[in-house]
Amino acid sequence: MTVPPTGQYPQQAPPRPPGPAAPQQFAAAAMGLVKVYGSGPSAVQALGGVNAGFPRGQFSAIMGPSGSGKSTLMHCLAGLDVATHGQVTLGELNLTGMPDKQLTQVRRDRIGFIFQSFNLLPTLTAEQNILLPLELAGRKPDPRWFQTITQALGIAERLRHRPSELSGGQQQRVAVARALVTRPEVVFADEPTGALDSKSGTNLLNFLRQSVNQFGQTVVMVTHDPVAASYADSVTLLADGHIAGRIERPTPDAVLNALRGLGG
Ligand SMILES: Nc1ncnc2c1ncn2[C@@H]1O[C@H](COP(=O)(O)OP(=O)(O)OP(=O)(O)O)[C@@H](O)[C@H]1O
Repeated sequence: MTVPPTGQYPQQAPPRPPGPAAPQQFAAAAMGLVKVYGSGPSAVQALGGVNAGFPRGQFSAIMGPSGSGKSTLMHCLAGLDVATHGQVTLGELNLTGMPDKQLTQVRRDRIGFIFQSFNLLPTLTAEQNILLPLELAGRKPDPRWFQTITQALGIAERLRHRPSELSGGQQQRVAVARALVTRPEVVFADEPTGALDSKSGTNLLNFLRQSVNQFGQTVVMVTHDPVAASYADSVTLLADGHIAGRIERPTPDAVLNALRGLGG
């Protein structure tokens, strides 16, 4: 896997809430999760019995070498893919065996997504993109919450622009606002800084941290970048489809050393 040069982001300790963590409930959890792609001789086991919990109100990162199963784990947790065996829970809800229609509803109403490639609709304005998940769910926006997140993200002045009229960093901030507008139980972010320059990446990570500290949001992020991971409260390490460790209050160096130990 490619580890970005250290120093890509300012090496400052990201602010985390002080003190010991309160007794946790998991916002999302995997129990004995097995995922096999294909069948017969060409079958690939992407997850080999993963047990992992992602605490509510915390920022969690998932890391590991390329092909270790990070995206597969996130997709199963987020109800975008179905595991071969094992269970996935979202809060109190068991996603295992849930019919497709209900799963779609859960994703729409209870989960926010941020992708590396922004995934904004080009014909809609920033505001229309942000409000789309609410519109699809037939829910009314909360104007105060909309104002809070668009101001905190620094895009309040850009809401009438289309994605092509925004910088990459601004487009990703619109995507983050879209992920937060429904006040989801969990935001899943897949390499959210992967397509951003270092300043936009730092801004985005600071905002994700702020959304956890100030708004009580739960964020689960897949990343290759040890500095990005150091903004999280904990890092879950994967190797060959298995849990290979966990780092609490990670620093970039601790993450880098752990990845080197995994051959990453
Ligand atoms: N749709 C698929 N069909 C077959 N094999 C797949 C499929 N998706 C993933 N895999 C395989 O499953 C394993 C885990 O893939 P996954 O994408 O979850 O890893 P990853 O850790 O996210 O990798 P990367 O860091 O390169 O994105 C890999 O061996 C991959 O080739």
